[in-house]
Amino acid sequence: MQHSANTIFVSASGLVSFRPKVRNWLLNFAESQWHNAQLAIFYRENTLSQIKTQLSANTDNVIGFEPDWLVAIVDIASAAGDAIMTVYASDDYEVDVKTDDSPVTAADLASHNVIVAALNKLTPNIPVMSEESTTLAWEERKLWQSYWLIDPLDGTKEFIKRNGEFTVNIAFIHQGRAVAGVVYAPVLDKCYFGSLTGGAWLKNAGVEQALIKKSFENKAVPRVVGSRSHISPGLQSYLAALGEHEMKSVGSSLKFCLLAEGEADIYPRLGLTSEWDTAAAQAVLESAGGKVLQYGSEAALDYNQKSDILNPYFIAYAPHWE
Ligand SMILES: Nc1ncnc2c1ncn2[C@@H]1O[C@H](COP(=O)(O)O)[C@@H](OP(=O)(O)O)[C@H]1O
Ligand SMILES: [Mg+2]
Repeated sequence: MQHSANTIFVSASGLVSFRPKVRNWLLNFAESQWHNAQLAIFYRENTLSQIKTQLSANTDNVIGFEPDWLVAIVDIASAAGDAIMTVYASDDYEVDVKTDDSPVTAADLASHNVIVAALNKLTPNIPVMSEESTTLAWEERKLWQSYWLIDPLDGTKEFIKRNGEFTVNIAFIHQGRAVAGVVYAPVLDKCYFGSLTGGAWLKNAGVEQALIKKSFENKAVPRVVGSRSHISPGLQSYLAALGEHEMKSVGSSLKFCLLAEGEADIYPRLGLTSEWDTAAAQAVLESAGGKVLQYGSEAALDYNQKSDILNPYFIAYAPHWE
């Protein structure tokens, strides 16, 4: 830890590793000494209130996630994106239909293979659950404290339509919460990543920026995002109750990322999704200060709490949305 005139520098892992008493002293000291004091996490800045929110969201401040893994999963998502783009460029692939009627291509499977091999190498003792792996018994996975939850190609319909709105999703789940994740859109060259104790970032065409709530504007009319290819049955009545709004249709988990980036305000999903569709992007959005709540409840969307893999309906809110 170092300090200068108006900033304390402390690494994310350093902050988490302090005992609660010391950590609280540090936060109180920063707040009492300097108006708008900031703690710099690594080389990027988060506001003090953002750090406090993240810490209080993790009551024991143990998220089971090593900070070094964030860089590793960004690299893994990038390699998976390359595997997808090889299939995309060939423009000659078969589209199979899975038992649940959803499409799957060689790109989904190529991405799955790249990610599973790399995660097994990174963390040999942490299980991996993938949309493309055979179903794992609930009796086994309910015992997991931590695991990787991946959707190797989210937005397969968008991949087939060639509109670029598909993503590679890798999430780390700890005790039922999505605590870290990466969402990579290879055609758009955008990579969103974050962890609850570190913050969230966007790498856009190689240029990295922190996703910080204070830099976002509140718009007079709420900007809503919804699925491009799947109809949510209750969405129309939700939108009618919301009143005047702008609506934008976007494929895949990119909808959450637009909220994290400050480009949209609300994502109501009053239709079905599976846990791998949401985990990585929820981690990014919540790391940026946003939230994803089960519809009609104040409870966050959670993971691995029941035998079926379907999410309840939910509403995601941008960090700046009150
Ligand atoms: N009826 C349904 N049941 C379960 N998941 C569904 C579904 N309809 C859509 N989805 C999920 O929604 C994802 C696409 O999100 P969106 O509609 O927001 O673009 C799909 O991801 P995949 O493309 O990975 O299969 C699919 O898993
Ligand atoms: Mg998906």
